Amino acid sequence: MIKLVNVTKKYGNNSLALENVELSIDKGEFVFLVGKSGAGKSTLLKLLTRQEKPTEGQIMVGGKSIVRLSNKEVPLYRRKIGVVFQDFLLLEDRTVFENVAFALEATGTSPKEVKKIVPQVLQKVGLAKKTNSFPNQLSGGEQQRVGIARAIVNRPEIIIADEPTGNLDPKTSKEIMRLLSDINERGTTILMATHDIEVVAYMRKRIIALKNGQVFRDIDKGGYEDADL
Ligand SMILES: Nc1ncnc2c1ncn2[C@@H]1O[C@H](COP(=O)(O)OP(=O)(O)OP(=O)(O)O)[C@@H](O)[C@H]1O
Repeated sequence: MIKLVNVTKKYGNNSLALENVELSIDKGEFVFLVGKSGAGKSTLLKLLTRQEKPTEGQIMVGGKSIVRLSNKEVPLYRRKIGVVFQDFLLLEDRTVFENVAFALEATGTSPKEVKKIVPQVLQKVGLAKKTNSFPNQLSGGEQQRVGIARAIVNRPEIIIADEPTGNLDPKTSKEIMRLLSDINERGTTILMATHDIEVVAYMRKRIIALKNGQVFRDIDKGGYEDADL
């Protein structure tokens, strides 16, 4: 599903964010991306969303190279990917329904379909009762559920989550992880960058650890003690 071959990313001339990264993630996997601040996690995620291009190397997603996509091809490629952020990034002046609807409208879904699909997705993330609330009327966990609803509403093949529990307390984090886990079990590949040792420990999923821009551990299901988070 995702394959990086010899990927190097330099910002400008001096800043080496990733160096000769090789990794392969199968369809349906749940993978944690860990590593100290500056290790290169966000850079790797940005390469996958095509916010950045590698300086060297090849990136394949679903069997196709994304390195040479033209600017015109990027929006269609991005429909494969749902993104979840640490600080939710909701539209504050729109309701929960409208926040999720917006993502569907952006892919050209008809108003009739939007009316049908949004309530189904809100039900799935446990927010059916908050349809008409505004983000500032929701708890952090509820806001992240909206973020997840928005990420899955176009049925992406991959979810990229950048510190999705970073602003949540441990109990709420656990609920959000359960939701992501359910989504993963229905077939969506998930790549999640995190510093949250507790989450990584109890989820027992594959862990890819970056250090100074290189993959230095790739651990199957658990074993976080070695991950150097
Ligand atoms: N736009 C940029 N311009 C120049 N250097 C950058 C840029 N973005 C990141 N870097 C550098 O690349 C390296 C990797 O940064 P990156 O943000 O990928 O790390 P990270 O593991 O995501 O860190 P954090 O956990 O703090 O988010 C760092 O040395 C950083 O300073």
